Amino acid sequence: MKEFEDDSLMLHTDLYQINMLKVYWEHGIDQRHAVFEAYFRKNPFENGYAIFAGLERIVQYMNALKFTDADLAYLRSLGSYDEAFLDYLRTMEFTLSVRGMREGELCFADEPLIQVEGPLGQCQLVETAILNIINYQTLIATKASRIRTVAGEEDGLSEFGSRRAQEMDAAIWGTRAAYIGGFDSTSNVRAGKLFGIPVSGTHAHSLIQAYRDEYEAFKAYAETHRNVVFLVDTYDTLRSGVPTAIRVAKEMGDRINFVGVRIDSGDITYQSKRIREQLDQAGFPHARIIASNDLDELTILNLKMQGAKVNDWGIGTKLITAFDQPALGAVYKLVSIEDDTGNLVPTMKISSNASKMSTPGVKQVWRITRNSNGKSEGDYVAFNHERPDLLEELYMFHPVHTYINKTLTDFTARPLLIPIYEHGQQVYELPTLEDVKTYAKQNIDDLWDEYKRILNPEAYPVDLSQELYDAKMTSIHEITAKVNEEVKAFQAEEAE
Ligand SMILES: Nc1ncnc2c1ncn2[C@@H]1O[C@H](COP(=O)(O)OP(=O)(O)OP(=O)(O)O)[C@@H](O)[C@H]1O
Ligand SMILES: O=P(O)(O)OC[C@H]1O[C@H](OP(=O)(O)OP(=O)(O)O)[C@H](O)[C@@H]1O
Ligand SMILES: O=C(O)c1cccnc1
Repeated sequence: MKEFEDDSLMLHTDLYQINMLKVYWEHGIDQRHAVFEAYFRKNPFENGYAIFAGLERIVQYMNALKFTDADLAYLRSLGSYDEAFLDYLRTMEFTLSVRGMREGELCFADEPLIQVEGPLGQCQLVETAILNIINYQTLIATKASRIRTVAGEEDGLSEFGSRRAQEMDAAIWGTRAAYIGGFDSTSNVRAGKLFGIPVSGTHAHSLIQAYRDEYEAFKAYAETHRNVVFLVDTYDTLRSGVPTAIRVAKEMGDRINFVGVRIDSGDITYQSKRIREQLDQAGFPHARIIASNDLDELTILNLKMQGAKVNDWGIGTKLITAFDQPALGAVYKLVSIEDDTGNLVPTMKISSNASKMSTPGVKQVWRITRNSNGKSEGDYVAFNHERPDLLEELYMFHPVHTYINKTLTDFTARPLLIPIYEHGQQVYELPTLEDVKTYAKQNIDDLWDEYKRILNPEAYPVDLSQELYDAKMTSIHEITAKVNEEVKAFQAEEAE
């Protein structure tokens, strides 16, 4: 790897962003006012919701935005940028305004999570990193939440995935996202240091292999630690591992806190039931049984259904890599752009694939809750200037099947996009990680159970305001008519 004098993230962007910036700059439209919004099109894991995560990293990234000398030297070496353009990059001051959801907010398909506003060229440059961050962290927080749903409130959940994560950044930020989504601790010590996540750990099979004797290994561990979990499946879990753990725990008595035993192979249900009996009979009814080995929410659900006696779950690969759905697929689309006369006009992308059609205009997402029970009734996506919170009555309808509708009276509308940056200045103070975690839990508690089941959840309503819906339909008709005109003119020209 080449050494540079800085570790700038400025070039953590796709080349095409810089190339578009060059076009805008040379044609004098780089300063045009633009608004982009990031959203995903399908809830991950077919879950009923997702948990928004990534804002802290976005703030870290935005606060460091600056083309460094090393960045410029590298761009110069590519040979496609002249000195005038490089000079323009050197002096670029970021003046973007950003609105976004709080971390730990529940979010759903087809609603903006982050909105970036400011000079067109700048908006373009930050797309890649913003998507990179939220696509991963939101995915992992959601996966963790699914695992928490099946584990229930009582079971302990520890994140074990660093060795299997897609590299170091993923391990660190993934475990933070997992913590937001409902995990209790991580095995990654650096994540503990950086974020204050509780760290926890047992030991590996190598400890027993190193001593070449289970008793010697357990004893040695117990003599050097106060809190002790023995890994009991190296040789023969029920005939050797657990009896040896019990023997050492009895010998050590009060000198250790015998937390429990971990199993990492074989039939977890069968073994955990037998282990529970052995521990209880030996006088350790409070000793815990920890299970690991390629677990995810479906395996845990099955194990629980079979009556497994597991108290804590250690989960690595399938959580940290979002094994069953490795990408969230969030996109970043231009929704408004200043025209030649200086007006900000809504813009959209149309497509024969309805899910790829964006919704034009600068928007706000409102979470609608019924006052009588505090439960979420759906999200209401409206133009920024609309104020559903001031209405006595709110008419909500499905954005495709418009005959599905309801009118609410006694409701609260809460805006989900809050100011993070105003003209380049950070105006949002990041909450502590504990607050984010608590916030996520509170949001999940406020959701009807029907949206929370991990299989075939009800579809949570994400509706458009009447005004937004009408504007979207008008835009589709106008764009289609314009394209048809152009095609006709082109065909006529060809025919001549
Ligand atoms: N009772 C059970 N019901 C359903 N799945 C289980 C049960 N017990 C364990 N599993 C899961 O089955 C998968 C395979 O377990 P298996 O027993 O083959 O692993 P193993 O023998 O330990 O293999 P390895 O040592 O290579 O990990 C794991 O994901 C494990 O979590
Ligand atoms: O199974 P995961 O959910 O990814 O959890 C992490 C795994 O890491 C450790 O195993 P190790 O690296 O020794 O590999 P092995 O157990 O597969 O042999 C641990 O014993 C878990 O099995
Ligand atoms: O502490 C453990 O038991 C642990 C940590 C990482 C991976 N597997 C297990």
